Amino acid sequence: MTEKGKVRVVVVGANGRMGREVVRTVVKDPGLQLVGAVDRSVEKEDVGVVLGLGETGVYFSDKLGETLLKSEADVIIDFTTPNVVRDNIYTSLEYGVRPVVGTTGIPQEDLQAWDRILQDKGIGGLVAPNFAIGAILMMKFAAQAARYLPHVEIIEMHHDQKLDAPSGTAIKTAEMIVKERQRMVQGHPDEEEKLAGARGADFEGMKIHSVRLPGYVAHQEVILGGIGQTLTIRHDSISRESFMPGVAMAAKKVMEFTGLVYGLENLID
Ligand SMILES: NC(=O)C1=CN([C@@H]2O[C@H](COP(=O)(O)OP(=O)(O)OC[C@H]3O[C@@H](n4cnc5c(N)ncnc54)[C@H](O)[C@@H]3O)[C@@H](O)[C@H]2O)C=CC1
Ligand SMILES: O=C(O)C1=N[C@H](C(=O)O)C[C@H](O)C1
Repeated sequence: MTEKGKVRVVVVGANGRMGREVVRTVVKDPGLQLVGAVDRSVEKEDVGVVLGLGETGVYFSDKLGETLLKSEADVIIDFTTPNVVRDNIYTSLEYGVRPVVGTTGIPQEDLQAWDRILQDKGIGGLVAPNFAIGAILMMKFAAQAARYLPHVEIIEMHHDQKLDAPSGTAIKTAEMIVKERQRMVQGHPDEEEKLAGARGADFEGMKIHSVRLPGYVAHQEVILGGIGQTLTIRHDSISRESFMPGVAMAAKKVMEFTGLVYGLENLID
């Protein structure tokens, strides 16, 4: 049964590190209603019971299409893996359900294709590589600073179970920075890597370094260098709760626009 005035949400990847946090958030939020939970790792159990929230009447399923059909969802919130998110989005679009996507590692061509479909259907969708407000500010400050200090390196640090590198946040940061500075060569033009990868990944002349260690959640430093000085802008997510206000806001705001928005900063400006 759906409750009037609430956005009806299906969480995809609902038994993952992020998905479980999202389920807790949706269940608590008076503007949202949990109507489905999809994950391949758990079968037909009450999602609330599995998460220690008490009975919710919503049962885990591994079939997204079937869940969307039964639940009459407004929105899916997807935190799965880079190799399955694409199929999930196409399934949600097929059923006319708005995607709110936190899963990273999505190529730009997919974003453009989804935007066209969302425009045709007259509904909204959001892909946000990072939902933490502090991370959004870190990216914006870094882009602003790069206008004056264009030599930039990005170091991102994550838990060692992360599948994609560099992180979606690091790529988004680099994309925002290159809008503010010219393509340029950084470091010595004749520099040589004595061990492959020593200088990190290259994004239009900017280097990105990925650290994976137990103990980390999600962290990033953007280091900008100038003559006789460096500026370091750092953000730390010390728990996955940091992402939740952004996720809840996105699930509501996605009801209000048409087409694909890429980046949470575009919903809060
Ligand atoms: N945008 C943001 O603010 C954030 C994004 N992320 C991203 O979210 C994604 C998920 O991260 P975690 O929760 O740490 O990963 P995780 O591995 O803990 O969770 C992924 C879940 O997806 C499920 N899954 C995999 N394939 C599936 C399928 N075909 N159908 C249904 N469920 C499936 C898995 O069983 C697992 O429970 C990653 O891409 C990560 O980079 C993570 C944190 C914040
Ligand atoms: O996998 C994670 O944990 C995170 N992934 C996102 C990313 O790739 O940027 C967001 C955050 O950094 C946590």
